Amino acid sequence: MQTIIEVENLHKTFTLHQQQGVVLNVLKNISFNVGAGECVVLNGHSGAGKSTLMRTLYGNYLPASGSIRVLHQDRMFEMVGAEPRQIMAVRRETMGYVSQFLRVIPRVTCLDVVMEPALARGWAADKAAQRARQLLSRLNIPERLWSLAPGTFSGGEQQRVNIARGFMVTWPVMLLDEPTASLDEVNRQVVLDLIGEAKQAGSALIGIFHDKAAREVVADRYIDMNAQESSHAA
Ligand SMILES: Nc1ncnc2c1ncn2[C@@H]1O[C@H](COP(=O)(O)OP(=O)(O)OP(=O)(O)O)[C@@H](O)[C@H]1O
Repeated sequence: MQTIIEVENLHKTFTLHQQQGVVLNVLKNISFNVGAGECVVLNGHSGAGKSTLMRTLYGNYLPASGSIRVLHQDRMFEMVGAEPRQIMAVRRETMGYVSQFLRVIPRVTCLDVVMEPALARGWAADKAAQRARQLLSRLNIPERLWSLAPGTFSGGEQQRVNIARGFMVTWPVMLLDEPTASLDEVNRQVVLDLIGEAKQAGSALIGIFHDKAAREVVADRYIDMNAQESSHAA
């Protein structure tokens, strides 16, 4: 199995400047690899650092030390310390992030929101529209909503638009932050099917799933984040 992402000795601290400079050691010495077609699930209690790890992998947080290397443009690319434009290229071509929340952009239609990751990669508009329609149908977003901006959609509709967008293209690495949270049974199953298809297509998936049944369907392996117990230092 080809390794798609390699994480080595990752440390992340938060310094609370407004609170006597308390330092939270949230990620300590995290190391793991994920291969093509594999889904690794982050396990750990609330506050163990799961979301922090996801945000660090996506380049939102700079770790104190360690390495995050992803297979990008046929070579292992070091994300830690990379320039913002390189991180943007990784996000466009290599690493997708699906959370339960849609970042709504005023006046951009639902169909355009979903198509955007494919257009950014140079897909023809008709091919992108076809895939977007198929995903929106599978996720039970009524066709009458497709030409409207999702700002006024219900929470569940926005979540499903975000999932359609996330699964629009095959990402070499996919970060899934509670993608099935608060979905009904039918749509939850659609998301589990989409995750299965991404694995089949060779994506390396890293996920957070509070839903135990979903976790058990998708996980090939677990990473125990409880060993991470936050320590505090003044
Ligand atoms: N931006 C931040 N600044 C300071 N501390 C933070 C920040 N983000 C997270 N933390 C702290 O890091 C720890 C881990 O938080 P994180 O959100 O990663 O946990 P989690 O495992 O995802 O929890 P949950 O399952 O509740 O979502 C918590 O103690 C939290 O207070």
